[in-house]
Amino acid sequence: MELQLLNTLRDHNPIVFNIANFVTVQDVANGLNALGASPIMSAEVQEAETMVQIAGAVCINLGTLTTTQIDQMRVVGKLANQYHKPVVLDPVAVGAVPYRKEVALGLLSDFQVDVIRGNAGEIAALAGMDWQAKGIDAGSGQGDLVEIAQACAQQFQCCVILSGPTDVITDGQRVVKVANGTPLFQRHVGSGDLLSSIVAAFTAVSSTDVYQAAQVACLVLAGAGELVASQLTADRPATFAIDLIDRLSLVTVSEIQTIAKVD
Ligand SMILES: Nc1ncnc2c1ncn2[C@@H]1O[C@H](COP(=O)(O)OP(=O)(O)OP(=O)(O)O)[C@@H](O)[C@H]1O
Ligand SMILES: Cc1ncsc1CCO
Ligand SMILES: [Mg+2]
Repeated sequence: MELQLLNTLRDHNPIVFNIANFVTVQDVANGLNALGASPIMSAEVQEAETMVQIAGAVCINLGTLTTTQIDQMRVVGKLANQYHKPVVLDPVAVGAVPYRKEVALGLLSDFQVDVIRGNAGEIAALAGMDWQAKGIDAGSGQGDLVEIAQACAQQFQCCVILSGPTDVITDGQRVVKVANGTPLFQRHVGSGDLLSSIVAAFTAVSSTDVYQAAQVACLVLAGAGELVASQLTADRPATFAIDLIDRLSLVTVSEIQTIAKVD
């Protein structure tokens, strides 16, 4: 894996344009900033073209969608395709809310996305497979996570990250698994939103190889979280979230290489 992309990202400080949700917007902005990217959030369609032009990549998060925002998402996605800017989609809760799934499928037919990043419940729903998703969480289901991720990637002709205790990254054929992380990620709302935006940041510096960008993003975030957890003496979700921001700014390629569990 090309972990040197972390240094490339810090050298280039790419602008990442996020259509964020209002729950986790500041965590996402601070996480991107700490890592070495330059976040910008916008909810206004009038400025969509400028946003896409100045950005290195776009992350579209369905977390707190409204009818107005869906229109903005459609315009932004089409502009990103036109300007050849990578697009990451975070299909928050599409496994639990049929309306969201309908919206996500509509967007996926209106423009091409480069990466879909979701948990098992979300990716299974987009792939048309049975799964008991629970709100924004993965929920419980039965099935081969690799097959589910591959089916989703093939259906939408893009990379898919199915995140969880092990992140599964696939372009529809090839598969890489990242087993780093900590259960503390699940105790902090918005870990997934941050991952999706970090994926966008890496695609901004590796737009010709978004599959690599997706892998590096998963390993850097999960690795940073694992390093934080290894220093915490108790189950402290709030401390974890704060320390994660610090660690994203300090972590080095060699620290991550030392703990990487990739296959
Ligand atoms: N049990 C776990 N052990 C290790 N790492 C985990 C675990 N659960 C999640 N992660 C990590 O947490 C990050 C977010 O993935 P997750 O699948 O929880 O997203 P999500 O469900 O969309 O989260 P959110 O709704 O809070 O944004 C990923 O980096 C993933 O590797
Ligand atoms: C809790 C919550 N509700 C809508 S979005 C969100 C943050 C996780 O994506
Ligand atoms: Mg999520």
